[in-house]
Amino acid sequence: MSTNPENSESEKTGSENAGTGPAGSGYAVPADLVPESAGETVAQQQAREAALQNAAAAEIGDPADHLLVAHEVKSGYIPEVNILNGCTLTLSEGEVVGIIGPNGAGKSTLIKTIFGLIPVRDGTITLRGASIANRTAHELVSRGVGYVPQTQNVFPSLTVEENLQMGVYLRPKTFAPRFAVVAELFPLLADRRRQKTGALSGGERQMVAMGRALMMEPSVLLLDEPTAGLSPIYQDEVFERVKQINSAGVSVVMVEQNARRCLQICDRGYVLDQGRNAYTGPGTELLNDPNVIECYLGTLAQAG
Ligand SMILES: Nc1ncnc2c1ncn2[C@@H]1O[C@H](COP(=O)(O)OP(=O)(O)OP(=O)(O)O)[C@@H](O)[C@H]1O
Repeated sequence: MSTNPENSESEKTGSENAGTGPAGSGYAVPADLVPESAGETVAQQQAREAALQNAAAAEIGDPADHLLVAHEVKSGYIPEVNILNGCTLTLSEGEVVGIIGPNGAGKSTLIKTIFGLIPVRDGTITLRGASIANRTAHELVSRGVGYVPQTQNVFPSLTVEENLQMGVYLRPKTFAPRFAVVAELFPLLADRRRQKTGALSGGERQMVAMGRALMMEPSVLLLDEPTAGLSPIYQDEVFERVKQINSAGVSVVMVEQNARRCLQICDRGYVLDQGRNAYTGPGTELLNDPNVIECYLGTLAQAG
């Protein structure tokens, strides 16, 4: 049984990924595939991409120095059509890393590829230096990677407690102690443990989904748009919970539509565009980068 109810199926400034073809490969980025940034010529865009690419290769160094590394990953759904065209992301112990970008940029695809739901066609994905590319979900969960899909992330006909039991189906005896830990983070889960999950609000269901993923005591939590469809109050709560989860020792990669809020809470952010890394850097720097603001944040960036 899969832990995924769908059962389916990132530095330092200007650094990490460049997102344009294998590092050092000399791969030429077609001009029409390079994300256009405000006020940049194509040559400037390519120079920025190349600088990011080189910085990414330099920063990654030994993949074993990072908790998670996705390097120059290519993947897609349809044969010979890549959605990811060479994405690179690193996650270090204790970090929250955000992935933002326009609709269809490949953000969810990157998370799904890391979690083995979409085959890696090129590039590498490593956890503490060991390859995890194309592994099954249960192998990844066993190795300490948790994943919360964007949709259909709970079993609505089961109670909250039963959903959380599903989270530890690989280690059922750990339910009680893990439930105690997860309920500390999400008191609601203890209060509603006998209630059918389908009767909960969208925000509450998101707490169940995150709680379920935490039951296996992951070291890495992959969150796909955890605030999608939630009211602003619940969005705030989700961001607060993510910070708490991180404070509790879990490193987090989150894809977010709410780009500004995401960059405010994450240590580093990755802007994806057309399946490539467009910008990377500390969240606060990206929030104040004029190109990022104009192309990806708009007026939201100045909203406070
Ligand atoms: N199951 C699928 N089969 C074929 N193409 C898909 C599938 N899922 C996504 N795609 C395509 O892959 C591209 C990237 O989708 P993805 O969901 O990764 O984007 P995203 O950056 O997460 O954007 P959004 O915020 O809109 O979800 C889109 O063009 C989308 O249509």
